[in-house]
Amino acid sequence: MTERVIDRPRSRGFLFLDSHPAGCRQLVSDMWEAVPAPATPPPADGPVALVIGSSAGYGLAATLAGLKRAGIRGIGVCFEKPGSARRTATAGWYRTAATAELAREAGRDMVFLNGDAFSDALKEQVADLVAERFGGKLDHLIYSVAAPRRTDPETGTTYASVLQPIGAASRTRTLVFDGEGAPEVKEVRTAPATEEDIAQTVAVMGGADWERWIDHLAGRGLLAEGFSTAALSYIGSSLTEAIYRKGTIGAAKAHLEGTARTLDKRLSELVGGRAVTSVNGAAVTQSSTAIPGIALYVGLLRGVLGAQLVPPTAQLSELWDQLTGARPLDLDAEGRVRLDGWELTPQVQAAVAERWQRATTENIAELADLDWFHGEVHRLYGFAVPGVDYAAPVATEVAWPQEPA
Ligand SMILES: NC(=O)c1ccc[n+]([C@@H]2O[C@H](COP(=O)([O-])OP(=O)(O)OC[C@H]3O[C@@H](n4cnc5c(N)ncnc54)[C@H](O)[C@@H]3O)[C@@H](O)[C@H]2O)c1
Repeated sequence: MTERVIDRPRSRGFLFLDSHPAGCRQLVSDMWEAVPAPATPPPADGPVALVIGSSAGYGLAATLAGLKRAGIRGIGVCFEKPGSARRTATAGWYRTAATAELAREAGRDMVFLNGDAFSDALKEQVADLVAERFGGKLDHLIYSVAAPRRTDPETGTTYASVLQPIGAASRTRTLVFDGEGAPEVKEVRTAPATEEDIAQTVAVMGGADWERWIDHLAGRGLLAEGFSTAALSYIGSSLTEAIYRKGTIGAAKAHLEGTARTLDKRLSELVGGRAVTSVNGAAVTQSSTAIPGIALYVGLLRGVLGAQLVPPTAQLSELWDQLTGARPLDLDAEGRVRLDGWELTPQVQAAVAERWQRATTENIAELADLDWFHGEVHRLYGFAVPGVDYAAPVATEVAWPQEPA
C-alpha cells in the first residue's frame, strides 16, 4: 500500500481537498477521551441505537458519547468517499474507521453503513440489520444529517437546499482567510430566497426524511417499547437570525420541530415512545462553516467564552443521559431539549454583539479567537491535531470497518 506525506492541505476557503488519516484518527480518540465516563460501566448488551450522520459534527459526537457514556450498540450511517493512491478519503471515512476501532476496543457491536440515508434501500438495509443482528428492537434514533441535496424516493425528485434570508436581502459581516491564513472581515449581501427555494430547503433539511425513517422502522415492527428519537436543531443568535433562524434553513428547522410534535404523539401511542428535537449550540463543522456570517460569529463567541464554549461531545453526553433516563428529559415550552443555554445567555450574547459591531480586519485578532477557529477548521480534515507528526508518510487507503463477527 502506498504511503505519502500530507503536511499541507490544499483548500478553497473553508473547504479542504485533502484530509489526514492519522489526524482524523487522533481527533476521534481525543473526542472519545473528552466524553465523561458513566458512573457505572455499561453492560455489553446496552441499548440499540441508530445514529444517522455518524461521521461528522454532532452525529459523530452522538456516536462517541453514545458508545462510551450510554453503552449503545447498533448502527451508524453516513455518506463518505474512499481514498485512492492519489486522493485521500473524505475525513468522515477516516473518522468512521477510527470510531469503529474504539467501539471494538470497548466491546460494543457497532456497524457502520456508508450510503444515502435519504434512500429507501438504506432504510431497508438498516431495518434488516436491526432485525437480524440487534434482537429486532431499536431503542434510540439520533437524526443528525446535514446535506445539500435530497432525492425523495417516493417521487424521484431531487431537492437542493439554499442558505438565504426570507423576505428581504440581508447583509452580514463575515470572516474569511486568504491563502496565507490572514483574516479579513468582509460584508456579504445575500439575496432573499424565492418560495421555491424555501420549499426545496424544507424538503432537504426539514423533517420529511426523519419521519420516513421512523415510519419505515415502525412498519417493520422494530421500535422497542419506550423508543426515543432526537433530531438536531439550531436557533442561535439574533446576529445570525436573518440568514439562519429566520432564513430558509430556519424554515426547515421549524418544519423539523413540527415533525417532532407529530412523531411524539404517534410514538407515544405506538410504543410509549418520544420524539424531540435537540437544540444545540454553535460548533465549527463542515456544514456550519458554509453559512454566511457563522465563521465570524463562532470566532467571536469563542473569543468571549474561551474554554467555557461547550463542545459537541459534552452536549451529546447530556442528551444521552436524558434519552436513556439517566436524567429526566428536560424540555422547553416548545418541547425541545435545550443544550444551547450556555451560548444564548443575555451576557454572552451582549458581549458577542458588542464585538461583532466593532470587528474589522485590523482588530479581529483581538476580538475573536482566531487561532482556535482556524485550528478547528483544519481539525475538521485531520490537520492541526496536537500530537500528530505531519512529516510522517501515511497510507491514504484505509478500509471501511468490517462488521465484527
Ligand atoms: N454545526 C452547528 O453549529 C450546529 C448547531 C446545532 C445543530 N446542528 C445540527 O446538527 C445536525 C448535523 O450538522 P453538523 O453541523 O454536525 O453537520 P456535519 O456536516 O458535520 O455532518 C453531517 C453528517 O451527515 C452525513 N450525511 C450527509 N448527507 C448524507 C446522506 N445523504 N446520507 C447519509 N448521511 C449523510 C455526513 O456524512 C455527516 O456524517 C444538523 O441538523 C445541524 O442543523 C449543527
